[in-house]
Amino acid sequence: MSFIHTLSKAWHRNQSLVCVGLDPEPGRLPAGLSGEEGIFTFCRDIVDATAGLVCAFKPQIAHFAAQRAEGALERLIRHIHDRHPGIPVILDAKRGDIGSTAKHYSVEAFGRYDADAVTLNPYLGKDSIDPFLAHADKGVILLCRTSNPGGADFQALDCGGEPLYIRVAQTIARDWNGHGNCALVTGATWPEELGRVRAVVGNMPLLVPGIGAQGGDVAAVMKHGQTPGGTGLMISSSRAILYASSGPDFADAAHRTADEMRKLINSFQTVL
Ligand SMILES: O=c1ccn([C@@H]2O[C@H](COP(=O)(O)O)[C@@H](O)[C@H]2O)c(=O)[nH]1
Repeated sequence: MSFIHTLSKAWHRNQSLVCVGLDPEPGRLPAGLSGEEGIFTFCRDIVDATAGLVCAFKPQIAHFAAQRAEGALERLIRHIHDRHPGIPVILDAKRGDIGSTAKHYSVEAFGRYDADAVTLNPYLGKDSIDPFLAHADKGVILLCRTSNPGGADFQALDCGGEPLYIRVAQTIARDWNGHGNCALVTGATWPEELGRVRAVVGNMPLLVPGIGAQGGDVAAVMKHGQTPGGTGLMISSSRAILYASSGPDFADAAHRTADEMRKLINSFQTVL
């Protein structure tokens, strides 16, 4: 089943637009968990505690690679596929390079890690994304209007009367989405810009990081981002869920926090 189809089923089955980000920080793991095994155990327990409440999981590759824990990431994704088969995995890698190298990055994401979707930087243009787009069943999620304070440095530059991020959204929706497998990253911290993107991409899924630790506003995201069917969003939160408790009850606390976020989001839904 394709990423977009799996995502759509998860939205409805779990009644959830929540995406849990898996960003293990070595200094924040609960007592007794450390090293590659600790990272795996921590993330696995978070996954098992929240799988019934989410539409996707989003492991961030740097958090594993920096700790030489790529093996834990491989095991974690395998665990999600085995135990929670209806929940798609988005590998947050933000790759972007010339085609001959991008081909290897596509093997990394879809072969080595068996991710259902990957985040990519569109800055090098379509030929840098083609090796990913060729996997019609996989999701290709392109940076458009990122959540960070410096996101506007380039993304808001005037580009023929429109900001660059709108040109990015238009080009991807019109020219890159032949297989219907594209999605965009639009930060929760810029809800009005998110609404401008929604207006040009129709029902294309949007990955929306920035709720929780970055202070994004759920009501504003829902107002500007949901589709007429009340979905279309993967609203992502990492630290606020992962570190809801630093004690042995971390998984229960993650469950509670993810469920609160799910219910809050759903309270602003027009339809589901
Ligand atoms: O624009 C972007 C793109 C990606 N991210 C990633 O999402 C999470 C956010 O973590 P929080 O703890 O919920 O703030 C992290 O992995 C980022 O690399 C983003 O924040 N903004």
